[in-house]
Amino acid sequence: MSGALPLDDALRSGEGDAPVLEARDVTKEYRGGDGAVLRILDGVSLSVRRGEMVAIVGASGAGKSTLLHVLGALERPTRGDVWLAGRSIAGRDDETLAALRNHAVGFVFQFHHLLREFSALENVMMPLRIAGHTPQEAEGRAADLLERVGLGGRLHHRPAALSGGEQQRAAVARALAADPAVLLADEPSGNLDHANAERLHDLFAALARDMELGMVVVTHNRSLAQRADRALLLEDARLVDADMREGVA
Ligand SMILES: Nc1ncnc2c1ncn2[C@@H]1O[C@H](COP(=O)(O)OP(=O)(O)OP(=O)(O)O)[C@@H](O)[C@H]1O
Repeated sequence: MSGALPLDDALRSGEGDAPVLEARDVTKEYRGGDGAVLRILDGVSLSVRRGEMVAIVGASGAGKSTLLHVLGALERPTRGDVWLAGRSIAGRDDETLAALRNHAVGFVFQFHHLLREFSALENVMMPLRIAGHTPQEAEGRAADLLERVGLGGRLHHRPAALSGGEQQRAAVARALAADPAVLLADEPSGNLDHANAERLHDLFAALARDMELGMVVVTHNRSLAQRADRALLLEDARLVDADMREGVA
């Protein structure tokens, strides 16, 4: 399925110290309704290694989601480049970009976007079936992933029969189905109560470490940002180190 765009061997096997995600001098501009250019990102560079969780914080409207979309090749930068799992996205056609994205990146959003008429297991199996795995392979891997996120006892529940925290953890399992090198999350705990948010944050920290994912998490949640290896503040279209100590920022 992904034969056209295999990950670099060293990256797949976790060898070497190469970053799994890099933004190189990325600028992103939109044209406003009046024709004026809005520069949302201005020469942003970022490098994320396997096993590393990076938090992005910043005011509403600062461009955090835009940055995440560019990092995950959902949007193209106006200038600069993004490297995903050892591949530059520059000059790729839409189809190749989609293949790279499907192969290398898992996304988690604030709302789970699970399909409500399917069970947790079927939701996680879906990307695997689309990627060409047999039903047996897909079911085995999906069950393992749901077990990994603490939902081994909820495989056959539909989303409506899961708590908000469980729904979000099922969405994490689905994001991991294609065995991505990079996990990107946009306000993943923004819709959860404190206890479920903390459980999700524990899971993220464990996944980054155990599955050697390069992780970027956009969050307003101080506890999640503090748990990251690095927190960066997006301000005035640039990334700067954020000080997430209590009472600061
Ligand atoms: N497709 C687009 N066309 C024009 N402007 C856009 C587009 N997408 C985003 N913007 C603008 O870019 C700016 C940054 O938006 P973005 O959603 O990235 O911010 P954010 O930091 O994620 O905000 P929030 O924390 O509220 O989710 C906003 O002013 C938004 O209106």
